[in-house]
Order: sequence, then structure tokens, then C-alpha cells
Amino acid sequence: MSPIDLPRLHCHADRPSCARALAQELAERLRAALSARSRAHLLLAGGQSPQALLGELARAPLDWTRVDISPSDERWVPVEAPQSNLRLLREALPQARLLDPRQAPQPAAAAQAWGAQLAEWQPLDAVLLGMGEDGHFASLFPGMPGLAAALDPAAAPGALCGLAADEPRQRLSANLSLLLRGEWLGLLVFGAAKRRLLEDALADAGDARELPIGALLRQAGRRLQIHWAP
Ligand SMILES: O=C(O)[C@H](O)[C@@H](O)[C@H](O)[C@H](O)COP(=O)(O)O
Repeated sequence: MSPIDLPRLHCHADRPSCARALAQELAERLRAALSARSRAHLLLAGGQSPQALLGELARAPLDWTRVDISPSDERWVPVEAPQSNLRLLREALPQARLLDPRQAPQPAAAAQAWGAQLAEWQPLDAVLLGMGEDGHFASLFPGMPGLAAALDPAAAPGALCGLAADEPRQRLSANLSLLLRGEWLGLLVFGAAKRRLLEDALADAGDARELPIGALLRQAGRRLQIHWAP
């Protein structure tokens, strides 16, 4: 990856200041979108990293009733389950209009219907992703069935079934083609291990280049805003 294509890496002193800065950035993006249109569209990662960010976002002076939010991916569990990403969003941003990925009783049909709705979110104002220490993002995991199609930037924007190594293994995930539509595209990662993995992936070094995150970095290039804290 040539230096001109490198994503921008924003290093923060600590996780709370990272959450505040990122919340301010996202709120500004959403306010700008709402000044031009009746609704704004946002995709947010699940997992632990965005927890403090969600709290900061909830305090932003914004008409959340005009914001459509979907998780970037979801675990195939009931929305009330502790592992549900949608539940986290519903608790943090109760006024937003949330899109539940569970659009059908079976995962494959749910992913297809959810992906069709996401593809209609034009423009997709902001997408914030996280990354696992195995180099996955959203629910696009190393070695999972269908990964090549999921990472194909030329694929039709949509969603698919993901397969995680850890329970709950069944997941639903937006594909890379849809995620790249984000007008603002961010990646939130904490800790030394993920920083090392990112640096290897950014250098196209070793096995990291074969990891899902390598496809995101290569395809997004300078458009990707990476926010890191220790
Ligand atoms: O459903 C999920 O868990 C996320 O969408 C996933 O892609 C997450 O961003 C990474 O696994 C990092 O998770 P942590 O922030 O918990 O390390």
C-alpha cells in the first residue's frame, strides 16, 4: 500500500478522550446531513469498543428521531440477549430509528432482507467499524465460508451470513461493498495488540495482508479514519 493511499491514523491519549473526539466527529457529520435532508443514516460496530462512544453520542445535541441506525453486524441471538448489538444501540440511543437485522426467521433470508434495506440508505452518512484481534471487522471473519464474496468490493452492496469462531457463531454482516459506501468511514481500535496487527496490515506485511482487515484498508485507503487509543 503506497503512502498516498494509507488510511489516516488518529492516536488518542486514552479511551475516554477517543470516545469524546469520535462522538463529536460523528455528531458533526450527522448534523450536516440533517441540515440537507430529512433523515441521516449511520452504521455502528458492536462489541465493547464503542460503549463509551455510544454514551457520548447520546449526549450530543441532535434530533435522534431523524437518524436511522443499524449495527454493522449482529449476532443471531434474540434482540433481548446480552450479546445483541441492536440491544446496545437501543439502550444507548432509544430515540433513533433502529433497523433490526432480524428481518426473517432464518439467518440467510434475514441477511438478504436486511441488506436490501441497507442498500437503500443513500447516502450512507457514516460507518464506524471495529476490529477483532484476529483481523475481522463487522462479522467478516478469517477463513469463514463466503469470505471472498463478502470482501469483493465489486459485489452488490448488501448483507450476508457470517460465521465466527466463538459463540454465538452465527452472525449477520454487511458486506465490504456496502460498508465502503459510507460517506465517512471510521475504524475504532483499542490496545497494543490491535495496533500491532493494524501496523502489519498497513505495511501489507506477513499474514496480516491475508486478513479481512487488509481488504478494508486496501479498498478504503485514505478515506478510512482510524481512531486508536492504548
Ligand atoms: O459484533 C461485534 O462484535 C462487532 O461488530 C465486531 O466486529 C467488533 O467490532 C470486533 O469484534 C471488536 O470487538 P471489541 O470492540 O469488543 O474488541
